[in-house]
Amino acid sequence: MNHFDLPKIDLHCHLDGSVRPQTIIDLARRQQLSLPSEDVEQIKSLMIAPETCQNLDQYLSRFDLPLSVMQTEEAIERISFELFEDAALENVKYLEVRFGPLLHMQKGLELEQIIGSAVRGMQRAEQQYDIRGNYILSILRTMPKDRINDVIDAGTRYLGKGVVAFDLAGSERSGFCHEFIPYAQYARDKGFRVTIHAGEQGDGQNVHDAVALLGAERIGHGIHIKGHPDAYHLVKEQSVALETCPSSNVQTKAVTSLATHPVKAFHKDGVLITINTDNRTVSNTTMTDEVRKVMAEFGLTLEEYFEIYRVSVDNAFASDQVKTELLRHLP
Ligand SMILES: O=c1[nH]cnc2c1ncn2[C@H]1C[C@H](O)[C@@H](CO)O1
Ligand SMILES: [Zn+2]
Repeated sequence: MNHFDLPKIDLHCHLDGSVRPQTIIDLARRQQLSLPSEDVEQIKSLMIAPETCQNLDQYLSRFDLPLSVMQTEEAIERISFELFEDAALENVKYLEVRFGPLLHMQKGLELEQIIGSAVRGMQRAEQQYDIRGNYILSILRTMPKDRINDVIDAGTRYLGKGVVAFDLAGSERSGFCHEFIPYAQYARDKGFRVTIHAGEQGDGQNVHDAVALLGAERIGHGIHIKGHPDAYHLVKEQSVALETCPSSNVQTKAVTSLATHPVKAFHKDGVLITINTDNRTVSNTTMTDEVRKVMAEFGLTLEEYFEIYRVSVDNAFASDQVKTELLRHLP
């Protein structure tokens, strides 16, 4: 089967984890920043999370290098454009990219400039390629909370014009949702859709809480609903879609191996699952690779692949018009 040619949808992809290594080198030169190496293979190896990662926190240490060059409008616009370009060139038809605007303020950019630059890069790619997209604004759970509502306010200007949703990302502690109830409420009141990273490093209860307390319509990863009947049933009953990211889940030890990933079992049991990259560079992957790996490991038929594609369309935070366009790719 030619996985490259299949139409694909990626609903869970981080901007700062998907930067081309060569772009890091170019931008560092332009910004007169010194890098540990100017060799593209060296930079690549510094960005890819090693197979020997012990956990999610170690995986997250790979973002410092890309973030160091993502502190200007030009850099953010370029990286956004290139991510959409890379995805379009492997037949990704719709891509939702997320990033943490607060991580891009090291050199004085304002939140609106940061969000605007990402959106402009996406729109430039949409004009050039057969791809559509939207942005999700992520808040890092470990950061001070005093600027969360500022991110939501700045993003509100772009709602429906390139920005669609609110997310919580970063290191995952048990019970984290309780601290974020007013912020998720504020985002929902403003018109943001909600997806939350949960049940990746933490437990199934976090997934339950993300849905019940934060109003999550989708869950980033959600692996650990396995073994947590309450969370499992809630996700199933409320048709919450899981954004699974198989390669990333192996790297962060959310699963011990791809073979033990519950994605197929979930799908067979009627839990809504989607297949996504998480981080194209840090996880050294593409949508083609993720689809190929999952189909090969679990012997999925083309029909089953298109069932998953349809779940992605149904649960995308896209307009009805875009969803109609995406459904035209079904056989
Ligand atoms: O898989 C992930 N889980 C939790 N947080 C993540 C993951 N991948 C990336 N992040 C964090 C690190 C990035 O700097 C941030 C915003 O994209 O989101
Ligand atoms: Zn993620």
